[in-house]
Amino acid sequence: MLHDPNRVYVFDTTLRDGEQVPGCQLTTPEKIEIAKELELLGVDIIEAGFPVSSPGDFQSVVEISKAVTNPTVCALTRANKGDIDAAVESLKYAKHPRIHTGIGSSDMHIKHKFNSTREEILERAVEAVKYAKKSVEDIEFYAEDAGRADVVYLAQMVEAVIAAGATVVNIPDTNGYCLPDQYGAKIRFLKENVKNIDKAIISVHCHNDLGLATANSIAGLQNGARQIEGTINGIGERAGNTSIEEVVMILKTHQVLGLHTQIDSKRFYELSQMIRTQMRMPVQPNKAIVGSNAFAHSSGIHQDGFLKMRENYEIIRPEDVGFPSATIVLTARSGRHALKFHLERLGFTLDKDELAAVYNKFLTLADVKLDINDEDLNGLMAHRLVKN
Ligand SMILES: CC(=O)SCCNC(=O)CCNC(=O)[C@H](O)C(C)(C)COP(=O)(O)OP(=O)(O)OC[C@H]1O[C@@H](n2cnc3c(N)ncnc32)[C@H](O)[C@@H]1OP(=O)(O)O
Ligand SMILES: CC(C)C(=O)C(=O)O
Repeated sequence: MLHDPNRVYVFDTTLRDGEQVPGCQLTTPEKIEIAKELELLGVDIIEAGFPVSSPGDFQSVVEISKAVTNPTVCALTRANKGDIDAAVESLKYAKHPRIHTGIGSSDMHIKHKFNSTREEILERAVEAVKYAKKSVEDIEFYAEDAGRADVVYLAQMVEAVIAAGATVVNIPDTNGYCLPDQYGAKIRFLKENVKNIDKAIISVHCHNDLGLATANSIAGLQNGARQIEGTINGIGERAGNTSIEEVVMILKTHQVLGLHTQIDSKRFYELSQMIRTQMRMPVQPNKAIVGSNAFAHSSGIHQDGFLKMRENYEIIRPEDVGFPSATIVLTARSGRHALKFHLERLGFTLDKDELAAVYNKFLTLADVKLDINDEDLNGLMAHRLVKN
């Protein structure tokens, strides 16, 4: 089915799972603006919303369908006709529409959410896929809470929905429960035991409740999944979803995995900033790839090593993710090499003794002032040394 077996499809759910986050709700024009940026980033699928949820969300899916050309536009539904009808209607302008329908697959959900049985839930899953397939060719099925589902039952469900017409089977770790080896083994089991699995793409949708969303997504890809679902900045329900920027940069950094996406990673930083601002959701400074400290070197030993050869302390080049530049931050944990670097940048050339003297004054100041800027450095140099 796939032309390139090593191609990983990127399914962005910033506008659906990300937008579920309290305080992150967006207007339709804001969603359109983000969808256009996602298209430029090169995502393969944009999950634009949950149309039955509200008139505003329905309209957003309609307008995003008109606004983008290349990506598939996907609408989420529960496994029922009303949700699917709303999704079909909202996707009528999409060049490449996809319906994402599904139902709980763990015994926990089957018993305590649906008060049902495995047999009945399997029937509802198949019915939903068949119903959606009457209107839209591309159907993704999600087996909610698959991370905690019995793998043999999950395999039956996956086989049945593929037979009913699902083109993508999503195996979500809805509660961020799995360890990477458990999740990888689950995907491997499906790959090896579902007899029609080659007729569909396996998708991974991992939550971050234990901080394992990215690790689990990679484990899924290593075991045969070829679509990864996530959001920019990792936003999403509770502790969030897999960060798309992390998965893409892992695949680029570890080429030995032999997997690739069509993402233009140079757009990550700008888009991350846009999502942060529009969705009113700060990015933690130490966030991998896009956090403000992701390329800030702040201790003397690291700064010295970085200045000698940046690869000593950088496995990703900031320009590869559109980050403005690496920085050498001067604090009381900095050493002479970092101080010299900044003084030379300001036009001061010092011999060893002069540098030692200025460094002592610098430390006294840095112990009381948390970070030292150019004005402070100029102050330290005033009346002491001749500028070049
Ligand atoms: C894993 C995910 O699905 S992630 C997506 C989660 N996103 C959202 O929930 C946001 C959009 N949701 C909404 O706007 C609303 O919850 C609606 C419109 C979908 C439903 O609202 P309501 O009809 O008031 O129902 P409410 O949300 O209180 O309860 C959910 C109902 O859907 C059922 N349900 C939940 N998931 C599914 C499913 N996949 N398939 C079929 N039914 C489902 C529940 O069992 C419950 O039904 P019940 O009333 O028979 O017990
Ligand atoms: C709708 C599904 C894919 C979901 O968000 C989840 O299971 O977390």
